[in-house]
Amino acid sequence: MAASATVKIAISQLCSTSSKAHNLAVVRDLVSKAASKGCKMVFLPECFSLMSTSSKMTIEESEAVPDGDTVREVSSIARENKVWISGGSIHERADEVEEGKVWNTGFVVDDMGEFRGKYRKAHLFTIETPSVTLGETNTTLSGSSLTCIRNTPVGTLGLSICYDLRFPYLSSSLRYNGGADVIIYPSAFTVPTGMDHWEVLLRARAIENQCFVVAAAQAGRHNEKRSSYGHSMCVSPSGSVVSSGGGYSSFPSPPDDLPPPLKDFNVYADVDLGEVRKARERIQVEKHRREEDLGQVDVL
Ligand SMILES: O=C(O)CNC(=O)[C@H](CS)NC(=O)CCC(=O)C(=O)O
Repeated sequence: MAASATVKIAISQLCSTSSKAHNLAVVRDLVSKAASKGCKMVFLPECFSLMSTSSKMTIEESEAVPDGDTVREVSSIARENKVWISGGSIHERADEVEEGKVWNTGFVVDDMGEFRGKYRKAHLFTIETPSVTLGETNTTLSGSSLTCIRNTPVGTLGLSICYDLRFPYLSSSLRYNGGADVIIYPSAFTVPTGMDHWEVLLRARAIENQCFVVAAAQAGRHNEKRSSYGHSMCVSPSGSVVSSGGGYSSFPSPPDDLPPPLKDFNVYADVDLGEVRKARERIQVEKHRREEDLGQVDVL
């Protein structure tokens, strides 16, 4: 059995704006801080390079992955700082499939700046309530396959994005079909749904899959129309919150009373894959799974 070794990671909590240049400068600064503290990998949130203010902007600013400027810039940052980077997500141009549409795509680059793979968000978020209205399907296409990346500094990394968090069988595929040790949920959760569900869902995904869960989150007010919940988190395979970035904890009278944007910062955590092994030895759910779990139901 491999000796356990602790790897330091950074989870960047951002309040991204509609300026790519600004957002990428923030990322560059936070990655260099993380590297100087000995981190081997940095995790960025969903839409780290751009929180658009309109569907038009989302489409116009979309890029190729891996051949676009943002992946290129993140690769240079990774190479210069000798750290792996999980690029939570950016808008990937999907014109070849449907004119004027994008995918919401996460990617990973290694510490030499090499592109290691990508994942297109499968579940698209649409909500209409008195306090929040969002329609991701207006601009975005669903991805149609899942991705794990092997041999990262934190073992096998299972990729997913934000709203995917609500679909537990996706995370189970990452673990059982992909061998994930760590599952990521780069996010831009809304404040009210984050308050109700964020932590409990992240902890549930960690517990049921006996994986670390790493969730880099957008936090604060991005523009007049959009705020995110924050509370970036690393959860251990036994379900304890090992570190948390904080964020909004109350939602008085939305959205005008929200406090100003939180500053961009890193949350640090130690990932010891020995804990994955221990959690799996202690409660042997892999062995106890049954075909019926995802099978037919007698409805009587
Ligand atoms: O594409 C962009 O510009 C940014 N994307 C997002 O912010 C996405 C889709 S609108 N947000 C979520 O999935 C929030 C999910 C959520 O809040 C929940 O599940 O409760």
